[in-house]
Amino acid sequence: MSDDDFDVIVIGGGPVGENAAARTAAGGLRTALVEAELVGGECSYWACMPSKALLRPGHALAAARRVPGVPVGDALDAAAVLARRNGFTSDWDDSGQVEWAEGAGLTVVRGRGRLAGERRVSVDGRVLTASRAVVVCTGSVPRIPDLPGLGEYWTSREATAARQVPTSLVVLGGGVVGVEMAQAWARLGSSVTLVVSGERPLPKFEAFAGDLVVEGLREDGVRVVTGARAVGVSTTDGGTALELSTGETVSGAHLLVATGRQPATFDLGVEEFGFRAGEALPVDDTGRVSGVDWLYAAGDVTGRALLTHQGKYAARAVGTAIVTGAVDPEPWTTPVATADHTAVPQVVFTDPEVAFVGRTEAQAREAGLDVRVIDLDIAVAGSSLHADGYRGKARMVVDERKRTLVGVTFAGPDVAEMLHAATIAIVGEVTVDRLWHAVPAYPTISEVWLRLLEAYGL
Ligand SMILES: Cc1cc2nc3c(=O)[nH]c(=O)nc-3n(C[C@H](O)[C@H](O)[C@H](O)COP(=O)(O)OP(=O)(O)OC[C@H]3O[C@@H](n4cnc5c(N)ncnc54)[C@H](O)[C@@H]3O)c2cc1C
Ligand SMILES: NC(=O)c1ccc[n+]([C@@H]2O[C@H](COP(=O)([O-])OP(=O)(O)OC[C@H]3O[C@@H](n4cnc5c(N)ncnc54)[C@H](O)[C@@H]3O)[C@@H](O)[C@H]2O)c1
Repeated sequence: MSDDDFDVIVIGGGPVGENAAARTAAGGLRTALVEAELVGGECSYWACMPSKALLRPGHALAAARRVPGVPVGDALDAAAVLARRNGFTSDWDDSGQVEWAEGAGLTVVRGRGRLAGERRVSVDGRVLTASRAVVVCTGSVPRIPDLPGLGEYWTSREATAARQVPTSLVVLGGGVVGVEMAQAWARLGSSVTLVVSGERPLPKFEAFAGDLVVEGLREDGVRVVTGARAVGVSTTDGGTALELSTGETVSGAHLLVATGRQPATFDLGVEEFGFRAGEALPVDDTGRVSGVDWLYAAGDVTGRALLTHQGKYAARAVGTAIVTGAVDPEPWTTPVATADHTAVPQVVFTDPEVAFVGRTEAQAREAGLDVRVIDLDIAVAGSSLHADGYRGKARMVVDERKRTLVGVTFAGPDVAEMLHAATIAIVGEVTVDRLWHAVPAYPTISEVWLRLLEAYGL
């Protein structure tokens, strides 16, 4: 066996590729991890970690301000915040992650991988072979609209890695990246305008969540422009001007284009197997790519759930499926990412936070479920102690036939940690009658669970 022969080759060393590879290596398979940029991927260097590091100090300051008696300063120390962010990205140096990968038994191969025939991957001219499987975990890249005049702009990479606070910033797109980055930079002192094409940001969430986030952004001085599409861009002395469908022009020192992402299937050789560059690789629940029995994929590149935790879950399933050789395994077993269909949790790390799992009311009705929706303000002893003037809302979507939860949304300060209880209830198909016996500790924000069940009629 030569240095280029492996059992498994994983293309893409982001969080998902790392996990898939670690799983196959732990199962005794000789595994290569091919990475074109930094081992750790988008999440570690330009997404989850730096964005959360930029947001957290503003949340801590806002939380302190809501509790009289806590001494607080006037503003964040931006230099210290950016220095802490740099620490979380290891100054964009992946040697720690490479050390971890090698310690997990992986062979790290630097370079751009490309499918080069059956069970073969070329990496900058060198050809590797995989006796068992090739796993594509190449992630996603920003989707940039075709806007007349669009020249220099920020993507989430520049927005998370900026070395200085921009004096002003225009953010185009009201998805998760748009709202998180608008708040992070506003709280660090930038003058921010957020341009949203719909009625409110966060269109994939319950409407009340987007509305509460808008309130939070406006309190931080963000100008939120809704119902406006970008129609053109021009360069000004001090930066960039964005022309909107409403006739208005908004300008800032930088323009952040946050209009979504697309699967990184470019220059990957997928066409040879019947797929198109820029489109997601279709997979079954074990991660096997349709019609190619040795090819697997997981994470953003599959378009199933563009979230690190859910991609890592898919990676564990893929890794287990490859190691065990499972054929058509039962749902809810370890080689199968069954929860992707009904129980994907997500937190939007703005202040207020949005924590959502399962289906929104609209998605549940679209799926043909007979649902009942319970809405409540989060107003319990735990929330009033947590912060003066606590403002938050909760929604529980119940499948009336099974009397189980199919969706839960919390929006309010510090609701993220309440989400896992909802995920467990949905995955476990716990009935509301049994949930009644899961008593929330007093006085915590989780007491809202009791109020939701009371409002349901228990
Ligand atoms: C600003 C921002 C904030 C986010 N915050 C969160 C969050 O808080 N929580 C959360 O769950 N999710 C968050 N996400 C989403 C999260 O970053 C992604 O879901 C996650 O990174 C996907 O992991 P992945 O391994 O599939 O892809 P990636 O992290 O994109 O990694 C793919 C890797 O593959 C490499 N690669 C690509 N093509 C090749 C090739 N041909 N050869 C070799 N290597 C290749 C890339 O260099 C990269 O390292 C955020 C996203 C953004 C943009
Ligand atoms: N906290 C987190 O978990 C977190 C944080 C950031 C990103 N992410 C993930 O990363 C992925 C990418 O996030 P994103 O915010 O880039 O994408 P997104 O798809 O969530 O949002 C993009 C938004 O841009 C809007 N848009 C698209 N084209 C537009 C145009 N021409 N003009 C104006 N608006 C336009 C869309 O309507 C949409 O609301 C998401 O799936 C998200 O789940 C997760």
